[in-house]
Amino acid sequence: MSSQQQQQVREWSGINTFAPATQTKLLELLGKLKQEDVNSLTILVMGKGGVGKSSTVNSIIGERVVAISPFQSEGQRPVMVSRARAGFTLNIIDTPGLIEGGYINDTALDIIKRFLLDKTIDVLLYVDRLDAYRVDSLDKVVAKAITDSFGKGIWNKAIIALTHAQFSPPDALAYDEFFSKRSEALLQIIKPGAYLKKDAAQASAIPVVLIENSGRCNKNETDEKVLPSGIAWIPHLVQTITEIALNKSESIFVDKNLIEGPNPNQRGKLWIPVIFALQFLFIMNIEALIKNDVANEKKPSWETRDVGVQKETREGGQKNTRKEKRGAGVRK
Ligand SMILES: Nc1nc2c(ncn2[C@@H]2O[C@H](COP(=O)(O)OP(=O)(O)OP(=O)(O)O)[C@@H](O)[C@H]2O)c(=O)[nH]1
Repeated sequence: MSSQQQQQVREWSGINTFAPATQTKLLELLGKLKQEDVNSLTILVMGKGGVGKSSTVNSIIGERVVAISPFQSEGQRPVMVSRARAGFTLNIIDTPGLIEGGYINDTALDIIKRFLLDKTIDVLLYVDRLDAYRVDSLDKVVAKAITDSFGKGIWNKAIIALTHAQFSPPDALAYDEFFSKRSEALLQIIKPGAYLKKDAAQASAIPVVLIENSGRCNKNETDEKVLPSGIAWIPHLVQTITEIALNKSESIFVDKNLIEGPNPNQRGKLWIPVIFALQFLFIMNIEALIKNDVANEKKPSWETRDVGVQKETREGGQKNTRKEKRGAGVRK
């Protein structure tokens, strides 16, 4: 981001609305990023419609920066919200839901990709709800659309964020048990969509965090918003974002090739015809060399000798037969 753009970025004053304990933890995390020479971060928020993407953006920024609707919004466009604090800039990109009428909304996906041109994605926040009992093929399709757009590497930079985290599981099912079952089910369906092998360590490494965007979120004694587990979710989410941003994997730079070029996971396949052509030429060349070799082959002397002897024997034999025939005639 240029210094001119940075000057236009508004102060991240929403942090002041958080409980003092949360503010302290967030400023510590920003300090940690700056220590590692990370002065700005771009978080891409994606997921199906109505799962709480916009609400999550507002919760992180601490202001109502994007519109929220109880019904799936239509014709929505991506929005980037940027805020600066203590020399650090946070960019967070809210996107429209990726599913419409049971299918991937290709137009929305295309608009998102074009919006991201020349931007670098440091973290993907893949949002879904905690309070769902089953995963379906749509989850796989959404994961696949993300992978096909940005490449497999995006999952090294991903966090799965589950909203409605104050949800009470039915039938006295323990909260932790419900959470781990839901996370496992989602990871299992995301794996094929991300073209990861069943036992791929990459998928198990995708962290799953819980979020409660409701104004009625419980608070602890220091006024921090907490989950049923007692964890203050905003600092926990920002800490996970920091860990992902600082992990060894490269951030994803969205260039023209990524948007207009072939599926980034299929790029290697373009070489297949070239490799076939090279193999064909190689085989033709070897064949020609073998033929040449056979034609110019010098026979070893014993082979030539034997052939001569055989020839003589054969000719002698024929002569004899002729003589015999003639002789037989005389006798007659
Ligand atoms: N109780 C509760 N409600 C939530 C939470 N997150 C979102 N909601 C509600 O869910 C509805 C949809 O939220 P949005 O933030 O607009 O969802 P979205 O994913 O941005 O939706 P689209 O933009 O249509 O894709 C709204 O009524 C929110 O108030 C949450 O953590 N807890």
